[in-house]
Amino acid sequence: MRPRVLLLAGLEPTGRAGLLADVAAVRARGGDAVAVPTAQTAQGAHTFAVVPASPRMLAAQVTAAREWGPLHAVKWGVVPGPSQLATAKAALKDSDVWWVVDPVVRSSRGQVLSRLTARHYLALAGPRVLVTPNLEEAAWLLGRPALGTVEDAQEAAEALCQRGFGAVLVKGGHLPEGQGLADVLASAGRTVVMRGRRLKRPPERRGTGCRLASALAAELGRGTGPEAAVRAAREHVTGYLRTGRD
Ligand SMILES: Cc1ncc(CO)c(N)n1
Repeated sequence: MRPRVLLLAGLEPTGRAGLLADVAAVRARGGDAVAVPTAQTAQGAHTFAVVPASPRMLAAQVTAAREWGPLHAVKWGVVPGPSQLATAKAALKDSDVWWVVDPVVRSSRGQVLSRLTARHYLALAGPRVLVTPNLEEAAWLLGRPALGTVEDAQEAAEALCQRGFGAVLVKGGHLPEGQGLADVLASAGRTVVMRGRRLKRPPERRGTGCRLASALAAELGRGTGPEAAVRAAREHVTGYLRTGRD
């Protein structure tokens, strides 16, 4: 089965991050991508700009894609503001597939990509929604101080589960040296700590969060359960970090 995955994400023309990285990851996992840009972005060494997509076009693109066949999963990347969020939600309101929500508000270099608040993301919670915050985003979603240990990550993942997400993956890629590396997956009544090794990466290999969430959506769309889907998506990202290819 080829999962058909809707990607709602910002377009970054070089494909290091954002929509083009998402498309590459979904295709590499054997899925078909439906790529709807929520914003145009320019992210260079000295240049940065974001222009949100027109909500009407966003709704039309999602609706048109659904007219040609079912979606098996949805990945939410950058959503620049409340109007794009409300429009995309409305265009998907009768869809019951898994949503993977990557609550990315800043680029890895710290530039602001979205005006959404933690409250907006918490309002996306549901039993078939898997949210993938990094440590900083998890603390932000919960209104807590910075998370610095695997135990903090575990506690945050469980607290976000309590807020109504079907599953929560807190990505520990930025845990301090000496903490080891671990991602934590919490879902109904079960928390799994997935340890990993720190990989050296050339600076141009960005978009790991985008690729993880998109590979995860492809796996969930194929019917894989959350834990196996997360393991497959982590392998995808490891391969990307090692080789620079999806
Ligand atoms: C469009 C886009 N999405 C996500 C990220 C996060 O890396 C980024 N820098 N740009």
